[in-house]
Amino acid sequence: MSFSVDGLHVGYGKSMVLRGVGFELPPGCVCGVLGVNGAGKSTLLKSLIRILPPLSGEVRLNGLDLLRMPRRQLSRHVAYVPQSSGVQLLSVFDTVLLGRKPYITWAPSRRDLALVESILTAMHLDHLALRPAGSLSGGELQKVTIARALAQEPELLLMDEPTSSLDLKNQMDVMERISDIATRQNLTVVVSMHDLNLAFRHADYFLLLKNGAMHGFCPRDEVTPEMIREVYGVPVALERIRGHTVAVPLDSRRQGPSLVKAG
Ligand SMILES: Nc1ncnc2c1ncn2[C@@H]1O[C@H](COP(=O)(O)OP(=O)(O)OP(=O)(O)O)[C@@H](O)[C@H]1O
Repeated sequence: MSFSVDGLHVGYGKSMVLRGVGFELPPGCVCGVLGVNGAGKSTLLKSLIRILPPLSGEVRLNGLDLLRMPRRQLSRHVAYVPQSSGVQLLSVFDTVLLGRKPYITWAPSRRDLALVESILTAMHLDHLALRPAGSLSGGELQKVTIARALAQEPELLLMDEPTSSLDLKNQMDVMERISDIATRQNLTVVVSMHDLNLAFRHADYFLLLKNGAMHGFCPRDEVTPEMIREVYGVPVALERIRGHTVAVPLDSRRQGPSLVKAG
């Protein structure tokens, strides 16, 4: 059982953004999608949930064909956290309850309501439950959007820079919660990230995009300074600090590209 992508081509009109992306992830892991601005990270995530249907390729989750699955069924298997949410008129509670929509036929069940309550508590959002979501701060709203995705109880969670508006503590809290849910519930997470150190801390796999193609895909421990330099154009050293790999950008005028590999 796994999530696999094969020969994915994605574009906007005549402009091709991604060519031949392919990778495979085991269940219960977090995959960080990295690359410079405009590399195609959001485009990849949108294509996996068919907001932007791919031009060709295959996307399979535990043997199911995600590109041909009816939309209601798709939203029982896959949840998506966009980079920014639109206008929010509902309360926080009702916004998170929207995540149960793929399962609700007439009215929400007791289980639906209890699940939303428990997610709000776990995400430390319970004190905001009755507030209109539109009145929240950017970071609070980002957490509500993640809570709504978790309420979908997906097997695949796609997140587009989910911590961009969060402070340090909330970044750590949210990513630790996501990693923990991934492990405990066999959830596969594909998350676009700009923060290399957050990726080294929380992503089990790195998917590196460059010039419309996959530049690399490997477990975190196999990422090298050369790969980072090739993708971002910045020389870095990978250092181990208190058990974590940390990317330290180097002054390219003084340092050559042959750098320390994380031990
Ligand atoms: N609606 C669109 N129509 C045409 N081109 C688009 C559209 N959306 C994105 N693009 C282009 O596709 C390319 C990839 O964009 P995408 O948003 O996927 O990059 P990204 O890696 O997520 O960038 P960032 O890190 O800045 O969020 C860019 O060149 C962008 O200009």
